[in-house]
Amino acid sequence: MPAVGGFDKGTGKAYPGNLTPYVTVTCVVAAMGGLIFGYDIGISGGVTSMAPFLRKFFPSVYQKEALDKSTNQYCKFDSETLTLFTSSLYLAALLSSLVASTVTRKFGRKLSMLFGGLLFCSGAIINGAAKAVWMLIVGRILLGFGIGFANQSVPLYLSEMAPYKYRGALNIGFQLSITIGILVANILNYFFAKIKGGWGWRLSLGGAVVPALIITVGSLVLPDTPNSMIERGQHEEAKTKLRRIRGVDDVEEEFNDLVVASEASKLVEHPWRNLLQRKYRPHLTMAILIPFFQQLTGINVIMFYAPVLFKTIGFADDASLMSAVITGGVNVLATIVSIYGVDKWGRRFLFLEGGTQMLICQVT
Ligand SMILES: OC[C@H]1O[C@](O)(CO)[C@@H](O)[C@@H]1O
Repeated sequence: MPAVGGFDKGTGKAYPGNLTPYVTVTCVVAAMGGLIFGYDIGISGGVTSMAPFLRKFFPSVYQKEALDKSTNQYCKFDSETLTLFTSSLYLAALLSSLVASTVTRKFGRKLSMLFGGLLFCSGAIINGAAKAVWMLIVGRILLGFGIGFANQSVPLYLSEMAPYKYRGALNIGFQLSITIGILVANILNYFFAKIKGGWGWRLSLGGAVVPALIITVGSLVLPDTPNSMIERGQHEEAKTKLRRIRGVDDVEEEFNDLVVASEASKLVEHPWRNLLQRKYRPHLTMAILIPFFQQLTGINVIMFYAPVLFKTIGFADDASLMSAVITGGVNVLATIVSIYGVDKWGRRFLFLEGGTQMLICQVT
């Protein structure tokens, strides 16, 4: 698959290493990190379009919905608390990612993943057992805090654990699992909405506990990465770990390079000021603007609110949940196509193609 072949593009070296059980478990845990992020993005829209959920927590929205049967649903979902339930996830994630980067660097990736897992578990349980709106919002905020920690630590953990030749593939796998998480959430909402007693929303919201438990247990049993150990001065332990993770004895070259890189990064006195130097400007611009515009396309309006959006244009409950499944399916497919094409056609082509397609769709 992707970019990296068997080489570190920076040094041109090919370090030996296999897909050991350690690495495989790492992939599973990392996949759960992406899955739960996607799941939390995709689950709330479907839940807020379920009548029993609205009747219980947002009776005024439900009243507007139930009384006015015209196809024009516009403004019926106009409730700040309802919107807060959905968007508190991202707001909390934004705040916690600021703390999470320091925790990940100073105390290791494992601890950060463990925090993420525990926050996910408590958020999912509180949401699934919710009896009042405050529980919904507190649960969502905890999930958001979990995302902040997991999204910092999991991709980093993954790239540090992966053997060089699998690094790119595994990293892209994180984004793929985000999209799979969104799709799974949409599919579960579709089926849980059919549960007769009207408590299907509890399963939808509480379902996040499954990947959350896997991350929590995974972060307890998995080792810290050699990079992180070296960063914290544990050189001998790091070398022994590296041998076990790579499944080969000959790790000298990779180990030495890791130490050199760690020493070099410690010598950097003003990392933030350096970043502003002229020579780094193109990198900095790309690093900020690409994710900024990727999010500014409004993709998460669709991912968060797809079922509600479809409802407001007149779709019935079932059809709007199914439409969200289709949207989620297309998202997964497009991600698979780009994983396939990222080396074949190049990044530039994908950017141009994606941008043009989005422009055309937004205008029409
Ligand atoms: O696939 C779309 C999803 O991917 C992300 O952009 C994360 O990289 C999410 O914000 C979005 O919901």
